[in-house]
Amino acid sequence: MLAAEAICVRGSSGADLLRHVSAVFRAGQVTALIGPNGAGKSTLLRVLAGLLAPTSGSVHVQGAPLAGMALAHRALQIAYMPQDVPVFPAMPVREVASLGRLPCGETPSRALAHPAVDHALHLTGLSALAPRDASRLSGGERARLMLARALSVEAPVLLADEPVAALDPAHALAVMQMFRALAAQGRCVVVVIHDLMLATRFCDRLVLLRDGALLHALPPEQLSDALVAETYGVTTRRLEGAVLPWDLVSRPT
Ligand SMILES: Nc1ncnc2c1ncn2[C@@H]1O[C@H](COP(=O)(O)OP(=O)(O)OP(=O)(O)O)[C@@H](O)[C@H]1O
Repeated sequence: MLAAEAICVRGSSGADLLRHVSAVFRAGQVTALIGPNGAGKSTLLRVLAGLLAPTSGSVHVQGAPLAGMALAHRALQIAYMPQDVPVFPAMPVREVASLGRLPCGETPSRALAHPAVDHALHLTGLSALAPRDASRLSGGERARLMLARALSVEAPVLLADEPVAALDPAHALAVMQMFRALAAQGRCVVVVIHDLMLATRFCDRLVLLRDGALLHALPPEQLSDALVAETYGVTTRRLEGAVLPWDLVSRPT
């Protein structure tokens, strides 16, 4: 569905933000991009979304090169939820969610009337808030609205940057279950996520980045303590009956 080939990105400072990253993201799967802060996860997601042109390398979506693809066509293929969630202007929640459809070439009134917007609000648990003023939402509600905005496109590829970071446990679980359901429908879902419990429980594949390089791409059951140590520089202890199966027992030096 989505393929990154030898992606290199050089930042404005001249530093290499991504170094020859190649990865394939399949339809019907939820893939987690994991790795330490500053590893390059958001940078890679922006490259996959076509929002950042790589210094070298290429991205293909359903076999077609992303570079040079018309915006409306790209927007129909790939939905993107950014990491930064803004404070919205004073407008109804439903209208904000409908904005996701505008890059596809729809007029605002057609986008607002589209049933996909209601479905996206339903999927993110926001139906009851649809008429509310988006500028008054809580942080977690704003994050779910950003996700609803991306979902309103109903694109075959969904890229979400830390979609559950601001969510309470119930909403985080609901969102991860929703991603699984989208994958079961044949969508390709790629999420940046720091919660290894959720990543290993709900994702089909983990793509580990560190220092701008791809360390490993593997199924979640292969995420060993040694790999966690290699990736994050922490040791893990698995606790029987604990709320979280991961316990940080030492901090990176
Ligand atoms: N335009 C830029 N010029 C220079 N450096 C940049 C630029 N954009 C990002 N960076 C740096 O590139 C690195 C990777 O950033 P990125 O946002 O991709 O990390 P991340 O893995 O998503 O991190 P986090 O888990 O903290 O969100 C960081 O060190 C960041 O400071």
